[in-house]
Amino acid sequence: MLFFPVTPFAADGSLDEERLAQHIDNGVAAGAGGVFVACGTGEFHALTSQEIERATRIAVETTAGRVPVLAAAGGPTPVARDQAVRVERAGADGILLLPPYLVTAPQEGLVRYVEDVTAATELPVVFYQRGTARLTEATAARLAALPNVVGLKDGLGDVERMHRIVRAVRAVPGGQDFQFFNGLPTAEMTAPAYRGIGVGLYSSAVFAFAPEIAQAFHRALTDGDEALVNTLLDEFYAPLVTLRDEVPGYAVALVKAGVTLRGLDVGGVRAPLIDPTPEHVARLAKLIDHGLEVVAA
Ligand SMILES: O=C([O-])C(=O)C[C@H](O)[C@@H](O)C(=O)[O-]
Repeated sequence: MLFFPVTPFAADGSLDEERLAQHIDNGVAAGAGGVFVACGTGEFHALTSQEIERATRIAVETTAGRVPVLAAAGGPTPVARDQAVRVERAGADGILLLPPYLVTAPQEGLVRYVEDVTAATELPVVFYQRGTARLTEATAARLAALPNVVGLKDGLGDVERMHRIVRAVRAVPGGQDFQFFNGLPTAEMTAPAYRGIGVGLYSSAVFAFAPEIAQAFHRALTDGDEALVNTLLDEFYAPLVTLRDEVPGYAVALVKAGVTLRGLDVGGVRAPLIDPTPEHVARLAKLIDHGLEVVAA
C-alpha cells in the first residue's frame, strides 16, 4: 500500500509537525509500503518549499528506514529544482514530480522540464501526469529513458492513452523495470481497470483514514476475491466518490476530515480548498462505519 499522508495544520494554520509524525507513524504501523509526503493529498499546492522540506524530514525521521519516503516537487522549474534539492537534503528516497501548471506545454517542453528538474538531484523520480501535462507514448518512452526517471503516475484517467504508454515503455530495453502508478483520485475505483492494462500499483487516499478498508480492498483485488472487491466498490468507494464529486477539492478535504473522524485531529484544509460541511462529514462518518463493518464481516 502506498500511503499519501495529509498535511496537518494547527489552529493558527501552521504545519503541525507533531501530528504529521503521528499520522505517518500510524500509517506505517497499519502496513504502508511507502510514504509519499506533501503530495496531492498532502496539499502540495498550498505548501511553501520550506514546509515541504520540513514535512519530508519529519517523514524520514518517523519512518526511520522502515519504508521508503518520497516527497513532492513541482511547479515552476526553478522552484521544482529547489524543492528537489531540499527533499534530497531532508533524506527522501525519491521524488514525485508534479507538472508545471497554468500552461499547456508541448511534448518537447515537458521533456525539458523533467530533464531540468532531475538534473538538480540524484534521487529517483516518478513523474505525475495530470492537469495539462498529457504525455504521448513517445514522450513517456523518452522520459523513461532518462537516467533517474523510474516511474510514471497517472492522474488523467485516460485509459487508452495510458495503455499505449505502458505498451510503448515496456517495449524499449530496460522498460520492464519502469514503474507505473494509478494516481487518480480515489484510485481504488479505477484499480481493476488499470490492472487490466498492466498498472497494478495505485495510490490510496482512503488508506490515510481507513487503512483497514484500503488494505482489505487491496488484498481482495490481489487475491481475486471479486465478491469483496465488488461489495467494497458498490457500498463504500462508489458512494464516497459521489460525495467527493459534490464539491471540488473534496478529494483532499474529505480525506483530512476522515483522519480527524478516526481520532487524530489534523485540522482543516488551506484555501482555495474548503472543509466539508457538517452534513458531508456525517455522511462520510456513516460510510466509514459501513466500510469497516463490511471488512470486519
Ligand atoms: O498525489 C497524491 O496525493 C495522489 O495522487 C494520491 C491519492 O491517493 C489518489 O490516488 C487517491 O485519492 O486515491
